[in-house]
Amino acid sequence: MRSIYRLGTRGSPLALTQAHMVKRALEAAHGWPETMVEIVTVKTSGDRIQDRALAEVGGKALWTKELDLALEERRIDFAVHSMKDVETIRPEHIVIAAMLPRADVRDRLIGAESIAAIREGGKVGTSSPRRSAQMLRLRPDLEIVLFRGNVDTRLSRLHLGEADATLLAAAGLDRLGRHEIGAPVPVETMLPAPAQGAVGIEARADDAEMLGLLAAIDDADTSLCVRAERALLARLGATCRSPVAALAVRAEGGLHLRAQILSPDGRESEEGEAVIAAPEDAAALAVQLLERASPALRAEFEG
Ligand SMILES: NCc1[nH]cc(CCC(=O)O)c1CC(=O)O
Repeated sequence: MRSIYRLGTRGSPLALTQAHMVKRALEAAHGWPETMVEIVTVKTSGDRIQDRALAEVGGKALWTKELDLALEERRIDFAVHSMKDVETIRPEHIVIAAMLPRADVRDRLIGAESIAAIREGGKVGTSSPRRSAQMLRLRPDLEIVLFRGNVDTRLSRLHLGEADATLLAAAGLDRLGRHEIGAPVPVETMLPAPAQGAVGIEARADDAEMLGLLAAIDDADTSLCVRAERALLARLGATCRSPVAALAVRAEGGLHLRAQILSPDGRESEEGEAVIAAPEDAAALAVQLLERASPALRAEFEG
């Protein structure tokens, strides 16, 4: 038992909100006073780069590298992440110890009532290869413009007319209290990113005490579903530039998993679904999609 547990997080408003959710969950589970968990913010390379697509500058490790190092150097005891931003291959000494109950997994469309309602030839602001490929598949007439930054930045860019619409994860908007913003896009129309809506907590693999404390706040269904989506992503050999969508939900017999891979321009797409008994079985659906994909689409992943 330590006298204080240090929670590492990025400093963005969403990251801090999620960190406080985890802090409160631990306090409730263990009857801790507010002083027991100290929130330590760590600046990541991703936070410093605002003008280019993440895909261009080196991918998801941008969000985790500094927190991984803080864990390793014992400056923090555990780290809180949006699971969507955590790469599938993690350092050996770090384990995903728990996940909070998943929030709304959908994207919300801001600037138009629905995808069909965006004006002919309109602009959609996003920096997500998945959202841009899915959008172009549904509406080849649209133009994608690079959009990054927090919710308020994006909204002001919409108001300035830089785009007609943008897409953001419902989970992030809701956690920031922006329940009124945007129209939810059904998952049947746009399958979300693997792990969207899930908050995960990582700790050192050798820190048995911390792992035990975190296990108490793990939502088993969320962990199972997100592990399946990540297993699919890992088997695809996808990078953060690869347009991939996946969603697992609990179903009779295990998990119902849906997945989609696309070419960046949205012209090619393979979709599939499977009922699987365990998260590792998700890899089989990845193999199926790759086998059905054209050589060009397959090369997006194995290249
Ligand atoms: N890539 C950034 C990111 N990582 C997690 C979320 C939202 C929260 C979540 O999906 O859990 C967002 C913003 C967005 O995609 O709108």
